[in-house]
Amino acid sequence: MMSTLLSIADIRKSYGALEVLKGVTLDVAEGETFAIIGPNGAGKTTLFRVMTGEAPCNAGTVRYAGRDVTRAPAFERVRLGMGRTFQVARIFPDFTVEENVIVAVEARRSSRGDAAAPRWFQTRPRADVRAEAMEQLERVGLADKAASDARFLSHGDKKRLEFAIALAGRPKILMLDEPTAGMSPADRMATAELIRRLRGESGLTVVMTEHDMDVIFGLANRIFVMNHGEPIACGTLDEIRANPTVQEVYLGKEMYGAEG
Ligand SMILES: Nc1ncnc2c1ncn2[C@@H]1O[C@H](COP(=O)(O)OP(=O)(O)OP(=O)(O)O)[C@@H](O)[C@H]1O
Repeated sequence: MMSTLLSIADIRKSYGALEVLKGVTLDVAEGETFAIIGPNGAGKTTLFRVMTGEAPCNAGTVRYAGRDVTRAPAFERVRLGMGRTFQVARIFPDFTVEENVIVAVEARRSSRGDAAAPRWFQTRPRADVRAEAMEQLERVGLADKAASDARFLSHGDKKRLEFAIALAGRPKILMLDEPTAGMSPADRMATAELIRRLRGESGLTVVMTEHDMDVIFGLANRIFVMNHGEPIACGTLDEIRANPTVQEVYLGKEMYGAEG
């Protein structure tokens, strides 16, 4: 049996009088791709931010790799192996593609107390740091654009760069918040393909929120459905499709239309 890598129990979160998460519990097993879906406003992004440490919860616990990280800040969770991408890519637009990844490699090395961390008097990255950055760019298919300024990349390529930056942290788990948001259908499929390949290469665990059902159905091992801050179903693709409560929530929506 696969072991649990990330688990949350009875998470509650309110913004003022608005209760956005009303007791959410879930477990993510090592190596699986776990998708969180639900209608607009269901609380997916809020749940995601509680898992990554960007938003504190009012009650409940978050456990990652056997530790209670409920009160650990986001940078600490990154240090423990949680990689992350955002709905709008967070990159340094005026740096080159390669420099963006070099910064991430150096950040990982210094945060883990690696002897090869950069010193203040170094103005150029070390050769091994550059080599590592190029390796990540090759993995995501951006090596040929290493010298371009990041701001000139297409939307799909910015997402690739964000993946390279996240991978530079050598994560055990990749947390992807709507990885195909705002993309053309071609970029969406390319991004889904990239996620499939990356997880296959390194056995990465993936947790994602996503609106595109084709992307989810093509990637997820298990799907967690929420509505109004509460879980309504969790299971395999077939189980979710056959679930009457899920059908009710998605009645007439894209969930079935996307599959024809
Ligand atoms: N920082 C905040 N302050 C106040 N209310 C918030 C905040 N963030 C989210 N909300 C509210 O919490 C509810 C859930 O929002 P959330 O973004 O988590 O839903 P979602 O399922 O991710 O939605 P979408 O699919 O539209 O991205 C919404 O009613 C939203 O308005």
